[in-house]
Formats: sequence, C-alpha cells, structure tokens
Amino acid sequence: MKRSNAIGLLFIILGIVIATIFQFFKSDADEIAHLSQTMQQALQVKQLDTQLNEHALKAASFRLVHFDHIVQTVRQLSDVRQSLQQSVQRLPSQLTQRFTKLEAVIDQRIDQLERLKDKVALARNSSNFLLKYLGMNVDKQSGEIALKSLHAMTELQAFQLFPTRQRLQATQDILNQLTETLDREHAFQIVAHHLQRSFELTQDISAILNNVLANESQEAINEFVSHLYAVQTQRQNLSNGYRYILFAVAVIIFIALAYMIVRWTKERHRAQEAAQLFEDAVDSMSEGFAFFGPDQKLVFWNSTFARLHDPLENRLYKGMSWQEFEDTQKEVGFLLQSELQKDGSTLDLTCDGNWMLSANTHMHQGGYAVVRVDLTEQKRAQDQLQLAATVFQTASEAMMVTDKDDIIQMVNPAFSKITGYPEREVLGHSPTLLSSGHHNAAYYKKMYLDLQNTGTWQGEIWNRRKSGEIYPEWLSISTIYDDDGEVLQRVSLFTDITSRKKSEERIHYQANYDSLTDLPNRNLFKERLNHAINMARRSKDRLALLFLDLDNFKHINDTLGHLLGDELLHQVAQRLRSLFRESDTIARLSGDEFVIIINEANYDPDLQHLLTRLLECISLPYVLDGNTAYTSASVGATFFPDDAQSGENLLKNADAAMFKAKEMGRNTYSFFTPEMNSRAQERHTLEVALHKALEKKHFLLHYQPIVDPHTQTVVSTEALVRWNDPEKGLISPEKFIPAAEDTGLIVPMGEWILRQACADAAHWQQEEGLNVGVSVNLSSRQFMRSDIYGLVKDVLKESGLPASKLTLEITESLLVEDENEILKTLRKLRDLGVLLSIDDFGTGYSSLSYLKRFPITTLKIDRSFICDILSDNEDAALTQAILSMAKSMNLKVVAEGVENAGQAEYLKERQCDLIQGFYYSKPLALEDLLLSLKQKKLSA
Ligand SMILES: Nc1nc2c(ncn2[C@@H]2O[C@@H]3COP(=O)(O)O[C@H]4[C@@H](O)[C@H](n5cnc6c(=O)[nH]c(N)nc65)O[C@@H]4COP(=O)(O)O[C@H]3[C@H]2O)c(=O)[nH]1
Repeated sequence: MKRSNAIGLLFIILGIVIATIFQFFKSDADEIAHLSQTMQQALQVKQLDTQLNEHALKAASFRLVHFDHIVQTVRQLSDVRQSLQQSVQRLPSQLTQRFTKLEAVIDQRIDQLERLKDKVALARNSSNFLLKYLGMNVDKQSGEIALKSLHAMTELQAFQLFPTRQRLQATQDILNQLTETLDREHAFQIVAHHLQRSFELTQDISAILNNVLANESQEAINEFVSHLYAVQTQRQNLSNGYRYILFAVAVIIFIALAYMIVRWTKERHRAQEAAQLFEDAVDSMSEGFAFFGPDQKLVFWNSTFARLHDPLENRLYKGMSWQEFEDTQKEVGFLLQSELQKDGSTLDLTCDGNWMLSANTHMHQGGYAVVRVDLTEQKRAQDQLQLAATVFQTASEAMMVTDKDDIIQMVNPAFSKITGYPEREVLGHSPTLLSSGHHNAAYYKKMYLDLQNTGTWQGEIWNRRKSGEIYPEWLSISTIYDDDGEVLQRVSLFTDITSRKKSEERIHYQANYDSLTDLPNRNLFKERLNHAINMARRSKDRLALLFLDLDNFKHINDTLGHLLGDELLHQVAQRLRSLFRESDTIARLSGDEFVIIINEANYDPDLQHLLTRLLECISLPYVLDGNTAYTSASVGATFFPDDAQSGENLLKNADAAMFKAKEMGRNTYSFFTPEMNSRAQERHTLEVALHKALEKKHFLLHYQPIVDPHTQTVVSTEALVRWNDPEKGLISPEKFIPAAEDTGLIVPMGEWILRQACADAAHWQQEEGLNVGVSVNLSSRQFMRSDIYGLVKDVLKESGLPASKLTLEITESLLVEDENEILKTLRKLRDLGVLLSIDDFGTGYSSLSYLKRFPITTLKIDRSFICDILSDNEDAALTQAILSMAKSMNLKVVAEGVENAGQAEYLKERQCDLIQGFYYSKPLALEDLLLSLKQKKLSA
C-alpha cells in the first residue's frame, strides 16, 4: 500500500474512532444528565411528600383554614410524578419496579389525604355546630351540663390538638361522663352525640394522620432515590471507567500517531533528501534532463535543460503538457534545424546557436524522459578542428610541427611550396635541413635559450630552399607542453618575406630617397644630420653643412621643359657625388636645392678649395637630350658647433648663407654670419604679419585699365592686390605674394581677391553702367591647392558678373604641371564662359603646342619684352612672332608694361589688340578708376 493511502486510511480510522468516542460521550452525558434530572424529580417528589406531611399535620390539628395548599401540593406531586414516570421509563427495570411501588404509595397517600380532608372537615363542622348549639342553648340547661359540655369540648379540642393516648382516655372519660349526664338531659343528647362523633372523627383523623405520617411514602421515595442514586453512581463510575479507557485509548492512539508521524516525517525527510540528492545530481548533470509524467505533464527539469531551452524565456513550468512544450518550441522558432540520427535521436540547432542531441524516451510507466546533450562546444571544437585543418592545409603561411626531440612530424602544403621540400622528404628529419649557414652558432643558441625560457621565439631567419636558394623568412615558434609542463611539440609558422623585404626596402627608399637623383631626401637628410651632429659632439669634431641652390633653374625648367630640367638635376647629383667623400651626405631637399653634410670639416683652405671646385663643377655645361644647358650654384656654408647646435638651426643658417651668395651675384659661396639670421627672421616676421593682415582685412585691390589702342577705350582692368599696412603703408605684391604662396596663405587670399574683384566689376557694370571687364591673377599654387572651378562658379553667381567679363590670368608654369587635371579644370572654366589669359607670356616654356590643347583666349606679352621693344631687335622680333602666332590661333594679345607712346604706337601698328601700362594708367584705387573711366581720361 502506498504511504499516502496508508496515511489516508489512518486518518479515516482516527476520524471514526473520534466520532464514535464523541457519540459515546454524548450519549453517556445524555444518560447521566437524564439520571440526574430523574434524581431531581425524585427529590422534588420527596420534598412535595414532606410538604404533604406538613399539610396533613396542620389539617389534622385543624390549623388549616382551607385545603388549597394540600390540593396544590397534590397537583404538583401528580405533575412531578408524571414527569418522573416518563423519566423512569428510560431507566433500568429495577428502578421501574421501585417507581411502581412508589407510585402506589403516593396514590395511597393521596387517598389518605382525601380521607383526612373529609374527616377534618366533618370534625370541624361538628365542632362548629356544638359551639353554636351550646351558645344558643346554654341558658336552657343547667350550668353543670353546659360546663361539662364545654369541658368535654375543650378536652376534645385538646385531644384534637394533641391526640395522645392519655388524652384519648381522658377525653373518652369526659365524653362518657357527659353522655351519662346527657342521657338524662335529653336536650343535650345531640351534644353528646356530636361530641361522640367529633371524638370518633378525631380518632379517625389521628389514625389517618398516623398512617400519613407513617412515612411509608418517604421510605418508598428514599428507597427509589437511593436506588436511583446507586444507578447514577454506578453509571457515573461506569462512565468514568469508560473515560479512563478512552483516555488510555486516546493516549495510545496519540502515541501511535505521534510515532507514526515522527516515522513518516523522518521517512519523508529521508525521501525529500533522497529526492533533493537526486535533483542535485540530475541538476549537476552536464546533460539537460526533463521528465514528463504519465499524464504527459512536465514534472521536473534540470538547470542544463533550462539553459538549453533559454529561448523559451522561462515559459517552462511544472504541469506543462508535452503538447504545450512542443507548441511553445514552435512558437518561438526554437529549432532551426533538426537531423534525425540513426538511434532515433535528433541533432538540433537551436535559435540561439546551440547544438544539442535530443532524445525523448517513452517510459514504460508512461511519460517521457527527455534528454538533451549540449554539443555546442563539441560542434564548435569540431568546426574549429576542421577549420584548423583547412587553415593548416590552405594557409599561405608555412607550418611545421616538431616533436620534443625536434623531429618534424607535420608540415603543410605552404611549407612545401616555400621550401620546395615535399612532405615525405622532411617528415622524420630535423629542421636543420633548412639551415642556410647564414647565421652563426650564437644566433641559434639565443633562439634555443629563448625557446627554453619563454616557449616562444620569433624573428627573421634566413633558410635554404631545396633548390639551394637562400631566402629570408619571418619565423614564429611556439611550444606545446604536456600536463607535466614537459615539451610536447613545437609549432613553427613562417612566411617567405623576400617580397616583403623588397617592398620594405622600396618603401624605405621612397621614404628616404629622392627617386630622381637617388640622393637621400629631406627625411633621411635630417636623420643623417642629427646623427652627424651627435657623432661630432662626441668626437669633438666640427662638421660643415652646405646649402646649394641652382641659379636660374626655373628658367631652364621653363625653357627646356621639366623632363630636361629633371635630367639636369640628375646630372648635378652625379657631379656632387663625384666631388664628395662616401662618408659625407649629399641630399636633395626640394626642386633645385641640395645639401651636403661634410664630417670632420675645417675652415681651412681645403674647404674653400672644395667649394670653388664645387662651383666650377656645377657651372660646367650640361648636355640634355642634345641641348646644351648652363647653370651655376649659389652655396651657403655653416659649421657645427660654431654657428648652431641643432640640425634645424644649422639648416636655417646654411639657407641664409645661400641667400647671401645669391645676393652676391650667384655662382658663388658664402659662409654663414650671425647677421644673416636677421634675413631669415624677416621672412618669418613677414609670414606672421601676412596672417594677421588677412585676418584684419588689410588687403585692398587696385585696378589697372587695359585699353584697346584702336578705339582708345578701356575694355578691361587688371586687379592687383595691395597690402595696406597701418605702419608701412602700401606694400607691393612682389614682396608678399611669394611668401603667401610658400605658406599656403595664397589660397584664402586669392579667394578674397577674386570675390572682391568680381563684386567691384559687377558694381561698375550694373551700378555705374561701365562695360568694363576684370582680369584676376591666379597663382599656380592657388590653382593647384584649391577648387578653382567651384570658387569661380560660386563667385560669379554671388556677384552677378557675366562670365565673359572675367579673365583669369595664369602663368605658363601651370600648364606644364599635371596636364590632365589642369586641362579638365580650364575646360570647365572656359565652358562657364570665363576668359583665360597667359600672363608673362614669353618668359617661360617656349613650346607653343600646349596653346592648342588648352582653351586659352588671350596672351599677355611680358613687360620685359615690351620695355626694350623699340631698341632691342630680339624683343621686337619675339613680340612680332607672338602677335602673328596669336592671330593665326585666333587668340587676343595684351601687351603689358607699355610706358610710352612709341611703344603704344609700335604695338598698335602691329595689330596688338590691347595695351596695359603706365602710358595709359598706373593701377588705381577703385574710386580713382571709376572717376577716370567716367571722365574718359584714359588716352595718353
Ligand atoms: N614698370 C612698369 N610696371 C608696370 C607697368 N604697367 C603695369 N606694371 C606693373 O606690372 C605688374 C603687372 O602685373 P603682373 O605681371 O601680373 O605681376 C604681378 C603679379 O604677378 C603679382 N600680383 C599682383 N596682384 C596679384 C594678385 O592679385 N594675385 C596674384 N596671384 N598675384 C598678383 O604681383 C606682380 C606685381 O604686381 P604689381 O607690383 O602690381 O605690378 C603690376 C603693375 O603695377 C609699366 O608700364 N611699367
């Protein structure tokens, strides 16, 4: 029997016992209560009986005026007797018998009382009669008789009051005497008769009273009561006995119950412990486990099961049906994939990326044991293993696994590809078969020690391929240890870094060398200079730094083109190399600037001699693609530690000295002196001031008219920037434009100039009604460094100036830069309708072919040709050639720098389209220009 059933049965029995006991006690209590009630009734009977005695006594002694009390008491007695009769019926038969007896006695007693009442009533009537009679007839008789009658009456009454034997005799005697007397006195015979009668009645009353008082009833009642008491006591004792027994039974049951409860509690506790142990054990299982009972309801699941079903979001609950469990899984899309296995289990992929093996076993008692094995890690490991195998097979890095004795166990295809050794030729061999002999024993010893100490080593190593070729590789070795910390295997990974080394070298070269001359560039120069300074500081030597700038290189570049310019630079570098020692550093800083670091240099004549030779060497003719070109150099020289302590300052010094050499007429050298610093300082100050001036808007524009000599009308103007310094007044652009270009300030400055010029021209066009255009100079650097097309488009839109009224003046040097980009931008500008003019035409690159490619509209002949046009045949011829060529190419020509009428006339005669120069007007402030234009004061 199951424990729960046993407990149920026990409680049922207990309930029955308790109910029976309760019933028993209830009936027992009823019975006892009934007995006690009967007893009370019996005592009441006894009490009434006693009262009846008293009433009888009083009645017999004629002390009762009436018999109401007797009647009432008799009635009460009858009622109580009736109740008692009913009560007695439920009592044992012995009591019934006694009660029957009692009833008879009571009946008898009531009879006696009835008789007593009658007798007493008769006696009292007789007495009353006698008294009345005597009272009425006392005068008719002798006093003796009356007295005797009264005496007899008195005696009689005394007897009635105290009916003793003596008094009976005495009363009898008196009555006898009276009777005798009365016989003679006939009139009083009736008295005698009544006295006799009263006497007899009194005797009867006394007899009845005696019977009444004989206490038969009391005896009967007492007997009944004592029996009743005995029954009650017996019943009480019996009840007590039962109580004790029941108490004992209750105690036994209670002890038994307590024992059972304690046992059950212990067993339950043990069962709970066992269940807990089971749950803990199941809970600690790495497998997920859940149990659905025979009713298909979820009874239990462990934490692994909960974790694996995490996406169900705590929707598992005790009592959940199998169907509900499956529906919930579907609802949340728990299973992404499920593969049936041979053993009936399934390999599932869950929506949170876990893999698990699921088996649902149907129990023979019904229900399911649901087991989930988390295979995520295993799957991952498997995948990783597969990945590792794939990586091993497909990696471009060579991999080699050696055992603890340094014997090759595994190599991958990349190993064979790099080393040229197929796997079978290296397995079982030592990696030393790859040794190139490039490294000494110390190198390998260091590697071995590192591996022993840290388990890893990495670095560059040169090995030998099967073909015998030596190559560099980047090798990383790591060690795998066993559980005891002993070396198990070593894994070596290496890549062939031949090409990387080459590209590193290339990158290093590009970062540090000038590709045109193969000389160190500014970067490497700085490094070398600092190194040389440190060395010189240590060895307390002096070093010299030379700054060399080619004279008129720009001109050569412009005239011969940049390819030949480059060739010239290349040849200069070769000449420099041939002049200086290997230990000296020759570097190209930029363009035509070279620097030379001379270690252990002295002011001695040797250095001066070297400098002279340097100048001579540079000024020798250069043959460039069949053309002979000449150049010279200006060289500045400075010394460490005499002139400066740092590389930066040394370079500044050498630069300043080179400027000095330029000032000295070029093709010469100059040694740095402290005064030269002030010049460099000046340039720096200029740069700072320019920044400030731009911020504070200290620039303004002057406009120089461009005149059509044939009509003598102003067709356009050239905008020329001025720096209006609050202290120095107007400063010429030639003094600050180069600095603005060097610092990049030319970009914001040029933007401002273009905006202002277009705004002014739009003003005089629209407000003043002057149909005059404007030309704006665009510096090559400004052109290269900003989005000129976007700027021009915006500015035209903003100002409202027609594009055809804007001419952009560019220099020839711009056209030889990055041709394609420039061409694209110029074409876009031209498409806008803007005119494009080549400034300073004739001074630069003399190939005219670009004029065809670029959308140029105007050529501006440089004023250096105009100024001697009347005296110099060459200038005149060149001007003529430009004019003819322009005409044939349909280009307009502006001659600038025209200072006199002769020049103007000359140009006009040769069909020069436009003229600009002091002859017509100097550059004017806006107001002055407007005034002149309005007054048409432009003709010379
Ligand atoms: N001796 C002489 N000179 C004459 C005569 N007619 C005009 N000039 C001067 O020649 C220069 C013409 O400008 P440029 O060739 O573009 O040469 C300009 C131009 O290259 C540059 N420059 C001036 N303004 C700007 C500007 O707004 N932007 C840029 N990027 N450069 C500018 O500064 C250079 C010098 O400008 P300026 O000093 O204004 O000098 C102006 C002008 O004053 C003449 O009959 N005789």
